[in-house]
Amino acid sequence: MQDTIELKSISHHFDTASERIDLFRDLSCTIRADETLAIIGPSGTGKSSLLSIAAGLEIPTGGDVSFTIDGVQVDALTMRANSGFIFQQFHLMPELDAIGNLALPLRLKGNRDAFEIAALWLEKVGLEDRARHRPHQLSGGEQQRVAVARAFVTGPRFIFADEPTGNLDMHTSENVAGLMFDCARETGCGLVVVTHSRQLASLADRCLLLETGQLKATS
Ligand SMILES: Nc1ncnc2c1ncn2[C@@H]1O[C@H](COP(=O)(O)OP(=O)(O)OP(=O)(O)O)[C@@H](O)[C@H]1O
Repeated sequence: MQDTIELKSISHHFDTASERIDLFRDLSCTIRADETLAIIGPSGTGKSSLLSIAAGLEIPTGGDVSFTIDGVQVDALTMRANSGFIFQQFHLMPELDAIGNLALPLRLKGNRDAFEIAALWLEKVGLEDRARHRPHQLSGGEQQRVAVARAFVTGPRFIFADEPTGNLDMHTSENVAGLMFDCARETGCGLVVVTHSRQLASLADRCLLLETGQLKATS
């Protein structure tokens, strides 16, 4: 059964003390879990905000968002429980070692095999010999590999990645991006990635440009 996110004629704005920032108006898009999608666009156009809305983390100021999992419409909380997140700044827990970081989301879900599953994912991202290292003892690329594994470890339906290679050099970026897309395709998980990198975007099945408040197909 298809898992989907449907953005229906959404609009979004922020009110600041001096002005209203209008990000998008009447924007519609369907995102499926059987595809990888890149969203590109100039800085400040609202890519991160759109990602947060698609993930159910933020509510748009107008329009509707509907989430379907296993053919059943679910609320944003359920959607979030079925999602994994990858951020530019890694956001690993500094006091936990690599395997502890991977086991945490499983433990929070009450999984008794948390450390066994975490160990499998650590191996999958090539860091089995760094299990007992804490984030500050890992390179940026290694930290992001742990973060990629952490996003997938609970078996989510969708992964949302916001500039996942923004803090990495070109070689490490290619490496982490390849890993992220491989994991998404192997597990059949949807991947939505916001990026400034055309190289990263080219790995996606579909690429959309967010510009002047609208999503446009790229050639
Ligand atoms: N909580 C907020 N309150 C007020 N303004 C906000 C808030 N969050 C985002 N904005 C503004 O909305 C606009 C879009 O921000 P967003 O981070 O979504 O853009 P972006 O396309 O992801 O940018 P970048 O490519 O630079 O990361 C920016 O002008 C930002 O300052």
